Order: sequence, then C-alpha cells, then structure tokens
Amino acid sequence: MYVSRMALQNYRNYDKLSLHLHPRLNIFFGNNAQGKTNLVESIYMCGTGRSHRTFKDKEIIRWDTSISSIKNEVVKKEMVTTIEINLFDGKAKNIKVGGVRIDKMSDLFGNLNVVMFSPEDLKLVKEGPVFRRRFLDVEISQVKPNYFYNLNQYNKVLLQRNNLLKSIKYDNSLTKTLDVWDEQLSQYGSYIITYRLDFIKKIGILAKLIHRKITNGKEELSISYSTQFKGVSNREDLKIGIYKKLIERRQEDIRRGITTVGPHRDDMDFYINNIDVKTYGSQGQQRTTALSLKLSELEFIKSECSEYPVLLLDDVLSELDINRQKFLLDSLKNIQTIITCTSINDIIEFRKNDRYLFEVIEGKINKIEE
Ligand SMILES: Nc1ncnc2c1ncn2[C@@H]1O[C@H](COP(=O)(O)OP(=O)(O)OP(=O)(O)O)[C@@H](O)[C@H]1O
Repeated sequence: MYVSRMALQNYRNYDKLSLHLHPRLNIFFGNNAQGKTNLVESIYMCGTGRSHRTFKDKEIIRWDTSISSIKNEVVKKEMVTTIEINLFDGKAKNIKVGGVRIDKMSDLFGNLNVVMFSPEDLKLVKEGPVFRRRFLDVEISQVKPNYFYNLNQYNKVLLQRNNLLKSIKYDNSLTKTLDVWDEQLSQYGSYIITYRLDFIKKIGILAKLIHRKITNGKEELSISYSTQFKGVSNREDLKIGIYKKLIERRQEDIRRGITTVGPHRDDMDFYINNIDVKTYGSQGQQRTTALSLKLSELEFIKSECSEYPVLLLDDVLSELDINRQKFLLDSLKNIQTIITCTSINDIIEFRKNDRYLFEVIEGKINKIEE
C-alpha cells in the first residue's frame, strides 16, 4: 500500500499543501525546524489516528487558526481510498474513510498501515518498559482491531479499580466491590497477553533472521515477553491466573493504591547470544536490535495484511553507521518509504531514477527532481 497524494491545511507550520508522492521512495530534506517531522507526523496520524509526538490535538493546529485537516489518498490492493482527519480546538477529532465518518478508532486501523522509525525508536531497547508496551500496543492494534478494543476496555477498568483502591483506604466496606473489577480486568488482560505473546513469537522469528543478516551471522537475537504469568499461554488459564494473583495481592494493592498485577506491568526482553541487551548490550547492539525489530514489523504487517505498510524514516539515517544505513535502504525496495534528513550527501546517488526528492523550507515544499 502507499500514499499517492497528501493534502494538509493549517497543519502545524503548513498553511496549505498538496503533494503527489512516489509509490516507493520519497526524500524530504531541509534544515532544522522547517516542517519535515510535521509531514511524517501527518501521515502517521492517518494510519493510527494519533500523533507520535503529542496527545494534544491543539498543538497540531496551526497557530492562530482553529481547524486543521489532513486528507490523504491511499492506494491499497490497487484501490484508491481517502482518509481525512479534521482536528478542532477543544472538540473531538473527526475522521472519514472513503468519505464516510467513522465513530470508532478501530475502524481506521488497517486502511493505512504505517511503521515509524525515528531516533526515539533507537532507544526502544534501553528506555523504560512504557516505550516497549506502547510499541506493542500500537503495532498490534494496527493489524488486530480486537486488541485495540480489549486494551481500551482494560485501561478503563484499570483506572476505575485504581480509583476504588484509593477510596478503600478510607472506607473498608467498599472492598467487596473490587470483585467485579477483578473479574473484568482478568478477562481483558488475558486477551492482551495472548495477543502480545503471539505477536512477539512472530516478530521474534523475523527479527532473529534480520539481525543475523545485519551482523553477518555473528549475533543471535531472541525476543521474549516478560510477564508475571510466565509459561502460561492459554487464554483461559491466563484469565484464571490474573484473577488469582489480583486476589493474592489485594491487600498490597489497597495499601499502595495501585494495581500491581496485569499486562500494564509487563515488558519485552532482548537477548543477543543469550546476553541481556538492555543491561549488557553495547550502544551499537541496542541500536541494531531496534533496527531488526523495526524491519521485522514491516515483514509482520506484510504477512498479516498481504501488503507492506508505509515506512516513515524520520531523521534516523544520520543516527546509523554506514553499514546499517546501507542494510536499511537495501531492504526497502518494495516499500513506500518517506525519508526525512537534514543532509542528502550520503544518499544523493541512491535510487536516483526511482524516487522523488523534495526540499522543505518553512512549511513549503519544492520538488527538486522527478
Ligand atoms: N501548531 C503549530 N503551528 C505553527 N507552527 C508550528 C506548530 N507546531 C510546530 N510548528 C513549527 O514547526 C516547525 C518544526 O517542524 P518540524 O518538527 O517538522 O521540524 P523538522 O524540519 O523536522 O526539524 P528537525 O530537523 O529539527 O527535526 C517549527 O518551526 C515550529 O515552530
């Protein structure tokens, strides 16, 4: 799939923009703070319904205006469809697919699959577990709308349970009310863990092969899911396991006023040649692991949806050494790729006859060559 045309209005520093994109390679270069990331952010939004940088729509709307819009044309299985997002100051966004307004975010997923790779992602391995859980949630939601539903329900119940735990501290008679939340938390939580286990199993195999290639067979990467329910993969057993542990930890949870059991505490582990990459990996190994993981996502989406997603490479090339850059660029021949960079010196000769090159200057875009 690919984005054939993009149009922005009052989107960050873009007043009005209309652009045809190359079905394969698009390179946007320019100095800092010209609008390169804003551009990839808008494509990411059409795929996921949200920005990768902010939860606040207000920040996206061009200053001194009140409505911002994105309209992209997407070619998927040779059919053209439009995805339109209108953002309002102080009102929920409105999303249309093929001109029809959708009321559930999960109806957006799958119309445009995107994979974003930015310098932030290079920290995926070594940063805190929140980043890795977010990675899991975004990637699985794109291909499994049911996951997104269960995740939303889980988060709602978790919030209610945590509020209740805080109230119980002052009113013990409320303790019995926890039963209903524990039941629901186990139900939704077991779905989340089952989906995550399946996802990690699949991308684990793909990432291992990719990592082997990048390191010329020197490193063997393995990825696993770290959970309080190790060894349990059946959904019914997980449900029972979560429920039992919630009861077991109930007094502790009441004392602390938070829920200490469930997938919101889980994480991903990475090993290279059986050594924990988070703790002992060099910076280079951590980066290569992140790169293998990102590239495995492309293959995963292809295997689930039969088409490659659109790849957004935001300012990431300069962060990789020349070998990794070459590996990355060579892997992308059949994938629409949007690259942003401040300098094109390293890639000026790259796929010269099979790309569009654009210069970004203060929210305006000049096409340099076909
Ligand atoms: N809501 C907004 N309205 C108008 N301009 C905005 C808004 N939000 C951000 N900007 C402007 O957008 C520009 C930043 O754009 P962007 O983040 O895309 O930069 P970039 O070209 O990717 O730069 P870098 O190479 O430094 O990452 C800044 O000039 C900023 O002031």
